Amino acid sequence: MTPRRAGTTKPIRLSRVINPTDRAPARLVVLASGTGSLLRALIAATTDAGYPAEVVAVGVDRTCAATGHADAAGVPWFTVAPGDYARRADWDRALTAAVRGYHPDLVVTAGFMRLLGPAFLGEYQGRIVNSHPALLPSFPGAHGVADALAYGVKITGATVHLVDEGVDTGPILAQEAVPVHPDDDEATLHERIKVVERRLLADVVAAVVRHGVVSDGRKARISW
Ligand SMILES: Nc1nc2c(c(=O)[nH]1)N[C@@H](CN(C=O)c1ccc(C(=O)N[C@@H](CCC(=O)O)C(=O)O)cc1)CN2
Ligand SMILES: NCC(=O)N[C@@H]1O[C@H](COP(=O)([O-])[O-])[C@@H](O)[C@H]1O
Repeated sequence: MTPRRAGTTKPIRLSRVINPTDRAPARLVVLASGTGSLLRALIAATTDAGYPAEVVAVGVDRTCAATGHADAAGVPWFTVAPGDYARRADWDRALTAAVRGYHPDLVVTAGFMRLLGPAFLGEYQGRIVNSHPALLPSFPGAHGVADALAYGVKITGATVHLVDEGVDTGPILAQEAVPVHPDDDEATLHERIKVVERRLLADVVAAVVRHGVVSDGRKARISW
């Protein structure tokens, strides 16, 4: 049965890509590469009464401050660094195996600066949520804030999306606009975006866990 939205002629073929998690709390593995303020905010959100998920592990690809937030919260962490592997595919498989060991319901990439490969996507695609500091499809990639600033946009924002094999091309779950101020530099603009990301990511993760996601592969929506 493919639900037909009012006003459309072509049925949208939706398939449920994430079911509401019947295991409470849902198990989150968070991947990070940097200062980890999104991780810290997500960990804080999980301590709120009724939040439907917990961070069971943090994975990093390099030495970074994110592991300090994991330690402070008593969350185990692990490092899988590309430089420790002869081939990218070996790293991809090693990261997949490390994450598998924590049996996640959902993987969250929060400032994780590596592209997940076929092995990881083969196991977790549809259950990987990423936060990006721009309004996709504008300004994808590792430098979204700098690129938006250089372009001269007046409005940018944050995007939370499912991760696929492309670079920030996965189905979008939520977005929120953030104004660019005339005197902004990359750091001031990025921090203004991160304030939004820290809330939006936690809210979207909770909604995905509670309600699941349906998608036709290009579009996704949380099935409230
Ligand atoms: N398969 C995917 N993996 C990841 C995605 C994605 O959309 N598809 N999103 C990223 C996070 N991200 C943007 O939100 C992102 C991070 C890094 C890069 C990138 O080009 N990385 C380079 C190396 C960068 C570096 O560490 O020097 C690379 O991996 O070769 C693009 C987008 C999480 N993973
Ligand atoms: N394309 C990936 C990317 O740019 N991710 C971005 O890294 C920052 C991590 O902040 P944090 O280290 O303070 O959590 C966040 O703004 C996140 O969107």
